[in-house]
Order: sequence, then C-alpha cells, then structure tokens
Amino acid sequence: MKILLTEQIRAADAYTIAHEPIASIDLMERAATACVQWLTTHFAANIGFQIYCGMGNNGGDGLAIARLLLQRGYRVKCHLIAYRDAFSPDCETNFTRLQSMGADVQTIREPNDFQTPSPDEVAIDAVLGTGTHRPADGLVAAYIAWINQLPNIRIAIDLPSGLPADGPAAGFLTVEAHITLTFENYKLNLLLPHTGKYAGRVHVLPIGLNRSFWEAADTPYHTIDEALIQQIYRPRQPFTHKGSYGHAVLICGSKGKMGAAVLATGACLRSGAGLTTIGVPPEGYAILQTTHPEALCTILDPVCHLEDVLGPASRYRGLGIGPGLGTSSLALHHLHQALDWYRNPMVLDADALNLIAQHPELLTRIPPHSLLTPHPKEFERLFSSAKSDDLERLNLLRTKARELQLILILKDHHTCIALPDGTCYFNTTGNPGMATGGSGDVLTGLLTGLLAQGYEPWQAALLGVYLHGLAGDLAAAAHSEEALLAGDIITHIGKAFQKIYQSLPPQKRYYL
Ligand SMILES: NC(=O)C1=CN([C@@H]2O[C@H](COP(=O)(O)OP(=O)(O)OC[C@H]3O[C@@H](n4cnc5c(N)ncnc54)[C@H](O)[C@@H]3O)[C@@H](O)[C@H]2O)[C@@H](O)CC1
Ligand SMILES: [K+]
Repeated sequence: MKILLTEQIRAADAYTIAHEPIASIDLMERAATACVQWLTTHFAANIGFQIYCGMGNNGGDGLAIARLLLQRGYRVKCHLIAYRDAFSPDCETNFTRLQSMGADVQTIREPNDFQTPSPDEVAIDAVLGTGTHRPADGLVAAYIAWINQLPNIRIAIDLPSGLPADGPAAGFLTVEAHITLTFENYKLNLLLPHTGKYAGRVHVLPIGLNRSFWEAADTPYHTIDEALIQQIYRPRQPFTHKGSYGHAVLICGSKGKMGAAVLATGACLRSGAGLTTIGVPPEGYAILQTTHPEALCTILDPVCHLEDVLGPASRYRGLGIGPGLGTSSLALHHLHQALDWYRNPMVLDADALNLIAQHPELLTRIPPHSLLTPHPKEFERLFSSAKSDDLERLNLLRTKARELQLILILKDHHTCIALPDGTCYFNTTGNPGMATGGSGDVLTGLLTGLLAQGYEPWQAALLGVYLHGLAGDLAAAAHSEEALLAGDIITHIGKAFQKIYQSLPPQKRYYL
C-alpha cells in the first residue's frame, strides 16, 4: 500500500470529501468510530480515559472519541489544550457536540492547569497530528513533557503529538506513545527507527479514503501488505515435481560459524525450493549432513573451482552466499569464484557484504537485481557515506539501489527494500524478538529458496521479507519475543505460508 506524504494525505482527504457523498465532519466521525471500535475491543468498560485534545482536526478526533466513548458508558474526562485562539471548523463542531451532551471539558491554558490522572486511566493523545510542521513550543511543549512523565498508558491518535508525519524531526519534542492508532496507512516517520520509536506499537485503522486518489498518487514509498503478497505468492500445483521448484545453492559456513550455515539451509529447505545444495568447508560437511539430510552437501576446499564441484551454474536458479562464511582469504576466494561462476541475481549477506566492504571494487561485479541484505552497521560499512540520520540513510539506500541496479534490503524493525527503479517497500511483519543471532541467516536461506522457485528478484525480496517477519510473529506468539530463537522462525515458516494461502480469495488459490 502506498505511503502518502503529508500534502498527499491532505489532498486524499479533500478528494474523498469532494468525490464521495461524505462531508469532512463525517470523515472525522469515521476516524473517531474506528478508534473507539479499537479501544472498546481492547479495554474493559470499567477503564477510565483521559483525553487530551488540540484545536485542529487531530483535536477534533479526540473530542469525537470522547463523545463516542461516553455514549458507550465509559468514564471519560476530556481536556482542551488551548494553545491557540481558534478551533478548526470540525474541531469546533465536535467541541459543541460534546458540550451539548453535558460533558465536562477542562480547558488548559497554562502548565499549572494539568491535573495528574489516576495511574490506571488511559491517556489519549489527540493534540497534534499530520498538521505538525514545526517543533512544539509553549503550552504544547509543556503538555508533551508533562504527559511523558506520567505512568499511564499513552495512546496517540494518528501520530504522537509533536512528530511530523514525514520530513526531518531532529529536535522535535514528541509524545512517547505506547500505542499509536494511525489512519489509513503508516506515515513515513512511523516506519523509521529514530522517529518510529515514539509511536510504540502501531495499529493502522482504515477509514475509507478514496481509493482512486490513492492509486493515482505518485510516491516512491510503500508498505508490504497482505494484498500485495497475495499478488506475488504462487501456490504449488498438482503434476509438478522437484524440478519445477528449482535448485538452490548456498555457499556458507566456516569453522566456529557453522550454525549460520545450518540456519540458512533450514530456511531454504522450508522455502519450497525443489532441491537445496550447500557448499561448506570440510569441517562443516558432517554437521550439515546430520542436521539437514534433505540437503545435498558439497565440500568447498581451498583450491576448488565451483564449476568443478557444483557443475554448471545453469543447473541452479538461486544462489546465496555469506552466512557464517568468515572474512578470511579463503572466503574471499569463494566470493570471487561465485561472482565469476554465477551470472544471475544472487543473495549476498553477512560476511559476503563485509568482504565487499573491504574490497569495494567487487560491488560492480554483482549481477544486476541481486539481493543484498545489510543490517544498518553492514550498510554503513558498505557505503561509508551512510549517515545515521534516517532520512539521509533512506535517500542513500534508494540512490545506491538505482545506481548499482541492485535490490538493497536494509534490515531493521521495519525492513526497507529499495528496488532498482527507486521505489521503496517497508515491511509490516516482524517483532523485536527477531533481533537475535541467526535471524538474518534464516532470511538469506528463504530469499535464495524463493529465487530458486522462479520468483522475480523483487518478488522474492518482498515475499521473503514478509514471510520471514510473519514466521517470526507466529514464533513469538508461541515462545514470547524474549525466548524466540532463529530456529523457531524456521519452524514457523510453514504456518506463515498457510496463513498467506488461507488469505487468498478462492480464485487465486490455483495458480496456472
Ligand atoms: N485525511 C485524514 O487522514 C483525516 C485526518 N483527520 C485528522 O486530522 C489531523 C490533521 O489535522 P490538522 O491538519 O488540522 O492538523 P493538526 O490537528 O495536526 O494540527 C493543527 C494545527 O496546528 C498547527 N501546528 C503545527 N505544528 C505545530 C506545533 N508544533 N505547535 C503548535 N501548533 C502547530 C498547524 O497550523 C496545524 O494545522 C490528522 O492527523 C487526523 O488526526 C481525521 O479527522 C479525518 C481524516
Ligand atoms: K496525536
């Protein structure tokens, strides 16, 4: 789904109002109803809400939420942060509607007016939303500092107040929300690490903005959602054989790092590839043959030529190199060999990326549309000009993907996939439990196995990253985020495939 930038969101709003039989006040009611539906599903009727509202449309949402919660019998106390004189028209309408119910709205004009709520009440932050374009100051800044030190759960509406939807946010004082209920789709800053952390857990609530506007909007940024995955995923068909699903080859492992090879192999086998061959150093042979009898195993010794031990490259449809490979001269030799031997898109990860960082001349030898899967540190090593600023890093990621005609997969809380055409896809599956050793090796195995099955490289990237996160979510549900191991992600790949399959409309279950 497209991620629209602030101006486009505003235009989508206006377009919806102009082209559908809906007034802006009713669109606000839809947004508030979606929030109240979420809140009443997650909080019992004995929970009290403290709702902090601004004077623009984000505040209007808060006032409408207060009214709807009161109508459903919840205890609600509403506060108006009077940081300016005038209401937006829809905010004013909702203020009047709330008052006409006899509800008590406290007007806060200065910091001394803040009243400490009981710690078991839920604080709703509806002061600023997508209108934010400058750092908070005065009463709004005081509100943000005050609410952040409360022990209460903080739920932000659309955006944590103080955070711009996109664009630079350094130095912007921001509400630190535990949960953010955002409308229609993610805003860019909710997906980037330095700003997204203020949002806590994000839930996207559809409010039915006009689809034709959304589809016509021009933006390089997208999220990977179920609908997109349904278009990419191809169920298996009857009358096929292992040859139909391709032969994957992984070059990985070194003494003391065979675990990475074992994990990549396990994931490749679970990806659905017809055959998986692993090239490992002599000391890894017995390990791989024991842990994964389903895989073929070949010893790569220091003098071997890949063509001699693995046969012609045309035998394979996917190659992955890097997990546990080490950065020795032997590992470099294997990387050189792989780049000479295999001229189709491949997956490069971990030590393969570290070797490329040490020998940058190799970058231009990588076959176009190959998949590189750096984490932020590896990305910095690869491109020394990488900055820690999220937006600068995102721009560099897109520039390098275009310049080198590669698919760059920057692993993070919302992994970002930059394609050679300059578009960018953020993943929405996955959880912090996956921040554990071996998780990246699993992704490499999955991506290689999907390439082997004939998915286009961009399709393998999107489907692989989404599946990896989904398997991680299922694994976390079974084991907790803390106890999650990379091996648990592999165990849950099957369930993740089932989930995607079951989500398909019946006519898409049969791929012909
Ligand atoms: N199109 C949509 O997606 C919809 C948006 N709605 C709500 O409308 C919000 C946007 O409303 P508005 O455009 O009125 O903007 P906000 O309510 O976010 O902010 C109000 C005004 O505050 C001013 N402002 C900006 N930065 C400030 C700062 N740092 N300190 C003090 N004032 C500042 C701006 O002039 C801005 O227009 C969304 O976030 C959402 O909550 C919903 O009501 C309905 C549908
Ligand atoms: K807000």
